[in-house]
Amino acid sequence: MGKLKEKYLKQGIAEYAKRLSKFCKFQVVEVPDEKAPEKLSEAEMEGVKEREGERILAKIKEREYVFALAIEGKERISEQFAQEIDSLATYGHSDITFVIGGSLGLSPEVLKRSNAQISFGRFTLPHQLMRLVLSEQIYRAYMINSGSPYHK
Ligand SMILES: C[S@@+](CC[C@H](N)C(=O)[O-])C[C@H]1O[C@@H](n2cnc3c(N)ncnc32)[C@H](O)[C@@H]1O
Repeated sequence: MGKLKEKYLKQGIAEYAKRLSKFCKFQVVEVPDEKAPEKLSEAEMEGVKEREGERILAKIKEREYVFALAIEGKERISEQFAQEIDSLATYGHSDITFVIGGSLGLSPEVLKRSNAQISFGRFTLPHQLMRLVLSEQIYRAYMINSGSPYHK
C-alpha cells in the first residue's frame, strides 16, 4: 500500500530488484492508500482497510498465488520459504504475489483471498520498510535455491 517515500528504501529495493532480475521478473505494484487520520472509530478503520483491500484485490489476477504479509501469519525460516518458492514454481505457479498492508493492516477479504500468510515475527514493521525486508528475503530464497554461499 502507498507510495514509497524514503530515498534509502527506494535505493535498497532497487538494489534487490536488480539482483533479482537474473532469477525472475520482479515487479512492485503500488496501490494508493487511504488517508487515515489519527483518530478513527473502529468502524472507520474497518472502512479504510476495506477500501484499500478492494484496490489491492482489483490488481490480483485469478492465477496468482498470493502471500499476505500479516503479523499473525505463519512464521518460517528462510530455508523453508526458499523451498516454498521452489515448489510453487515446480507446480506451475509462475505468478507469485506478496501483499503488504497499509498502516492499519489488511482487510479480511484480502486475507481470505490469500493462499498463505507470512509473518516476519511479532514486531510491527512500517509497511515501507517491510517492502525492503521482503525484497531481501525473496532474493535470499533464490540464492538458497541456487546453492549460493550468500545465505549463511
Ligand atoms: C504498519 S503494519 C500494520 C499494522 C497493523 N496494526 C496490523 O496488525 O496489520 C503494515 C503492514 O506491514 C506488514 N507487516 C508489518 N510487520 C509485519 C510482520 N512482523 N510480519 C508480517 N507482515 C508485517 C503487514 O502487511 C501489515 O499489514
